[in-house]
Amino acid sequence: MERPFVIINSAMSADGKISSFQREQVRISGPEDMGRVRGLRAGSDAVMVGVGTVLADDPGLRIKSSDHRKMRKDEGLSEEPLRVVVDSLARTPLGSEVLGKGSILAVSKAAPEERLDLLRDKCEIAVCGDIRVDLPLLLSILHNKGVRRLMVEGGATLNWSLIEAGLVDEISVYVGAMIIGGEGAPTLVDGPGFSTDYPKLSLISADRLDDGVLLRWRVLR
Ligand SMILES: NC(=O)c1ccc[n+]([C@@H]2O[C@H](COP(=O)([O-])OP(=O)(O)OC[C@H]3O[C@@H](n4cnc5c(N)ncnc54)[C@H](O)[C@@H]3O)[C@@H](O)[C@H]2O)c1
Ligand SMILES: Nc1nc(=O)c(N)c(NC[C@H](O)[C@H](O)[C@H](O)COP(=O)(O)O)[nH]1
Repeated sequence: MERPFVIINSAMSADGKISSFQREQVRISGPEDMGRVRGLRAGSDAVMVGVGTVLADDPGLRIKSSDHRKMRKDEGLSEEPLRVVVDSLARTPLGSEVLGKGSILAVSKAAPEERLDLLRDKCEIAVCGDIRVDLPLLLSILHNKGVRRLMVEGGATLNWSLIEAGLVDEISVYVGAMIIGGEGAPTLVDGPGFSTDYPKLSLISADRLDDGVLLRWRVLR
């Protein structure tokens, strides 16, 4: 099955946390990194998050500047990248910023029909998988819709599933100048963890941005 090129983008504290132990959003990126994130988004065909991120951060995932809008037009891209939420049980609140034209809710067959009825006029619904969202299937559906470059903006559980399934090509992680702490606080990659065959990375670049470092890694196969 063909799939898009997949880039995980995330910001973590110096101690590897991406939010607090209360799972509340922490602004880790400074202005330079946020500008870079917006640029990466503007160059993508779709942006994906897990429902945990929707519930915690309520991201809008839209293009923010007229320069980026112009850039997309010049490159023949759609006005906005598609916004995709991985949400097996259709828990995305009806008032979420991510919903609206251009949003796709990827659910499983376990999603309650009443929730789908409520969400149907706010987004496109893609049913993939029996219990959890089947990520290889979802990526192949996105590829069929013309998505060639997919940016994943978290969170920890979705990052794990994508990496575990071998579906990630690149990881961009901004390491910010702060400590968050907390053994229960989400990290760049959570899930059960690997006990063998740890995925290996190759460093593409390391650059100072604001008071932190942007690390870009290629995922090796
Ligand atoms: N610092 C950053 O860059 C950054 C970015 C995004 C999110 N976050 C933080 O991450 C936290 C959210 O992460 P999270 O781990 O709770 O949630 P998540 O965003 O990773 O969503 C995970 C949820 O997606 C659903 N799902 C369905 N099918 C799945 C599959 N096959 N694999 C994985 N998930 C599947 C499940 O309901 C699962 O609980 C929040 O605290 C948020 O603030 C930080
Ligand atoms: N790059 C980044 N740096 C951070 O310090 C941080 N806390 C996030 N968290 C991910 C979160 O979901 C983002 O804040 C979305 O990037 C918001 O997207 P919108 O501005 O709403 O479009 N992301």
